[in-house]
Amino acid sequence: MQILIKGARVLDPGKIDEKKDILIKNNLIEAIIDPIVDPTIDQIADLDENKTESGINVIDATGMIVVPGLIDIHVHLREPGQEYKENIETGLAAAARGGFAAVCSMPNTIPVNDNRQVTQFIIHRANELGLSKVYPTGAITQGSMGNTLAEIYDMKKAGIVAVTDDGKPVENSNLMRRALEYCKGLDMPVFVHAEDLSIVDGGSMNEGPFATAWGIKGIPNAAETIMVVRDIALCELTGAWVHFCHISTRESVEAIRQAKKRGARVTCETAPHYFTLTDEDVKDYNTNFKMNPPLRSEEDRQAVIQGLSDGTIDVIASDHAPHSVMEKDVEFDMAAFGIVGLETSLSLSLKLVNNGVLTLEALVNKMAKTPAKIIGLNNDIKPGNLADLTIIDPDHAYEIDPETFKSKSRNTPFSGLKVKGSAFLTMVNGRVVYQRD
Ligand SMILES: NC(=O)N[C@@H](CC(=O)O)C(=O)O
Ligand SMILES: [Zn+2]
Ligand SMILES: [Zn+2]
Repeated sequence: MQILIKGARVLDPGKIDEKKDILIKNNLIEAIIDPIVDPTIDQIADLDENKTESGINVIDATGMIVVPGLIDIHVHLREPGQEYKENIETGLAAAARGGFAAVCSMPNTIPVNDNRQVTQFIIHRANELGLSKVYPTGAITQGSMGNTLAEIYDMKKAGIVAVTDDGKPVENSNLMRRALEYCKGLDMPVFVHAEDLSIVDGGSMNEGPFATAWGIKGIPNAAETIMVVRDIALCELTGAWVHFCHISTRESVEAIRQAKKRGARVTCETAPHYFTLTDEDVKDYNTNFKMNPPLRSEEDRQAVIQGLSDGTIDVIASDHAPHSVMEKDVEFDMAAFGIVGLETSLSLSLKLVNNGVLTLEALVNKMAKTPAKIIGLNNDIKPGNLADLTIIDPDHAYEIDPETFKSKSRNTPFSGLKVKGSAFLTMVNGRVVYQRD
């Protein structure tokens, strides 16, 4: 079977930005060709030297943009252990619908992915499903308890692409130093969940006038920034690769900007909610506005946007954190931290393009190309590469409706929001894993 994607703008930043047709054969990009005006089977068949395959499936992508398959490097799939929130199948279906050809799964499952058996299970299950791809991350410490290093080398051999104790910080600086030194030797990034738990002290939203007004205990910016600054210091001490997860404060953005200027090996991500919402939106005590780190002030939101536009923030990742009504339909301070994001991330991020903050090239870099580099992949659109592609419909205007989610969970603060632009089709290894109805 061959597939011809016809009539689209093909955009791979720095490589190609032209109206081209793409021919896909088996699981590979076979050819990128000048648009075929009249796609008769004969013309296309000429490209197929062996002429063994007969059927050609033509996808009309007129008015759309084909980009390298998007990759979300921060996703909680919840399997094993919390399948009532999400499982690998529903999480990957949500990824595919969101335009993501691949995701990195976070290790805070039950049991924690701190050994090769769990890693192998996740990879095996994902392969069995044949939806979007999974590149697991493994824990830094056993059980992500912060005491003893996990079997990092073993997990790397089994397929992890990074380590993280996401959900928790590594509180012990010396242990973090050893983890960084170890991972430097493996040439693997360490994903940092930057949070000083002692200063969080049970808070559940951003510390500031709104938390005070509404009687919710606050979490100061410093809870994040203290650990960002510590881990920049450890990064510069060890020369290891530190990647900061879900950056939310202006001070973190500035610290990372300065570290990069000094040549430190740091990268970072933010999530769509940090450039879309603020702590003021927590009004009504709606627990779908509760996540970790919390929504910050308008000044922080602006600093995150500035960081995205000047390149300080390398990646947009959703931090897809599904929770059921059991964890969310409770008092604000009792509710779990986290929101789903796979099925809203692209539309919310395209808003940055629609309002001129980012070029489309920059967005594709932050959602496809840089994520690929971080996890050691090459997703260039070129003949011979695996056909992992996302077709973006930039004009699709719609209202976000959690009832349409493929995810098992509905904990989004974006219900009812009107957005423009979404994934029209997601292709993985030459197979269509999602196509909009
Ligand atoms: N972001 C969140 O609010 N929650 C995440 C944990 C995490 O990403 O730190 C979760 O696993 O639910
Ligand atoms: Zn985290
Ligand atoms: Zn997370």
